[in-house]
Amino acid sequence: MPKTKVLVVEDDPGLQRQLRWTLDAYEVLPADGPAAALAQLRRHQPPVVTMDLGLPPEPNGAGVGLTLLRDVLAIAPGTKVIILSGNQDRANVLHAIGMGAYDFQQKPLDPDLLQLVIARALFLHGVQEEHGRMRQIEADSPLSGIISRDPAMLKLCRGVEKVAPSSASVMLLGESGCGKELLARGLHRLGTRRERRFVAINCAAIPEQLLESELFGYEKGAFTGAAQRTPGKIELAQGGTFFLDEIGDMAPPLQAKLLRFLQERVIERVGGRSEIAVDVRVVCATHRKLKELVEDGRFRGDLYYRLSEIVLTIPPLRERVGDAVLLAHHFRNRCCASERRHTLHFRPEALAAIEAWQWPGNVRELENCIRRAVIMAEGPQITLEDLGLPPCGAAEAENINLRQARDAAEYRVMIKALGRVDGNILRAAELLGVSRPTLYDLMSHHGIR
Ligand SMILES: Nc1ncnc2c1ncn2[C@@H]1O[C@H](COP(=O)(O)OP(=O)(O)OP(=O)(O)O)[C@@H](O)[C@H]1O
Repeated sequence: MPKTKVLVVEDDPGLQRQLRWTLDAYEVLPADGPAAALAQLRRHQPPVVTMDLGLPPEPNGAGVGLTLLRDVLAIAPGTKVIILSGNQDRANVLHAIGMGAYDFQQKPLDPDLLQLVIARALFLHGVQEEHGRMRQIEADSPLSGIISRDPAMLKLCRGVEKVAPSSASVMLLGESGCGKELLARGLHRLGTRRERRFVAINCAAIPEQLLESELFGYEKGAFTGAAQRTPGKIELAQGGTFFLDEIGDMAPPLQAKLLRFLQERVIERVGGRSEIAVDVRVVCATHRKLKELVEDGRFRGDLYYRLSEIVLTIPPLRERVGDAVLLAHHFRNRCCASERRHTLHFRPEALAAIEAWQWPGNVRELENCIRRAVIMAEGPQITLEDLGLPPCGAAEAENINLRQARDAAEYRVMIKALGRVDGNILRAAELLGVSRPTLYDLMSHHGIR
């Protein structure tokens, strides 16, 4: 297995040698100055660079080092640069971190600490690379816009692909902000009606008295203010897909009218006398427990069964392994582009907090949080304060049975690693710190193909 490359920029031959010993797990690319460093960077694209700021021809200043840092990040913005500084370099180190350096270590170096910082930098680099690949996949896929590496979500996406060409009615269940409308749009794009319109209406956002005319349309003079004949949303979706969001909030009288439409496939505008045939595919969604509403008599059972030939349940973000960080990178890139900011990087503790937060508002909450952070961030890095999240504590739910806890942790971390490297066994084994045969054994133990 080829070793991971680390570029070491150091003009002192003694220190250069010490770093080679310390970093013997990596292929060290030596450089004694900016020209050699940039040549190595272009040729080998190392994910991690360690560098001294005092480089020739100005070994006692930091100007050459800071210029090199700027050039490295301009050529390969994802590179994790670790500054190796002397005691009296504090101001320059802070300046370097502000410019986008990943971290710093003080000389004399502590080999264990340096190895740990490099391992963490490589991990982060791997996640960011994976995200880049995801963006490519996203651009190519018909379910574009749906970012996930979580096995349950990927299974759901396969379900959407299977159901889309059929004419079955689909009910999407899931908490608020978890992507119900996004999946409904995916269903439409993959279906046979993709050339026609996708029309959405949110039953919870429109007052009950207005919802009927919004759905079915109205004739001129049907009520005060009805100045002209207006088609409803169902009619506007003719030939396409009609998406009824928050169907669980629909009042009983309208439920009856909707049922009639689903049975007879005709609508009558408010104040109208004629029936209009409408051919649409109906997709519904709700964050409510619709079955319970049916049992309590608050939602019609006959309507429920008409609307839910296929039920797809979307897992909340907190249950998707690895997705929060993946999505955070995606939204960060999008916001940086729309806000015309250079790409910002997450501080490691910010990423840890994103992983640990429960995201009660799901993907929408995460999207808003990252957007706010991109706007608020003052330096080139997104900090914990920019995100407004609490630092992550170690307090996870306790599992008393050691074997079960170990098994569960093993499974979780393995899925995470495989997800982050797109199923590449070699790289997943590297991330996990085990050999490839060990990873195969573990996968077979947990029934992962
Ligand atoms: N897997 C995902 N990948 C990328 N973006 C996502 C994903 N899931 C959701 N989003 C984004 O999160 C936001 C909320 O998604 P969406 O509106 O589809 O959720 P919802 O479940 O319909 O919410 P509500 O129940 O409140 O209507 C949208 O901006 C959507 O683009």
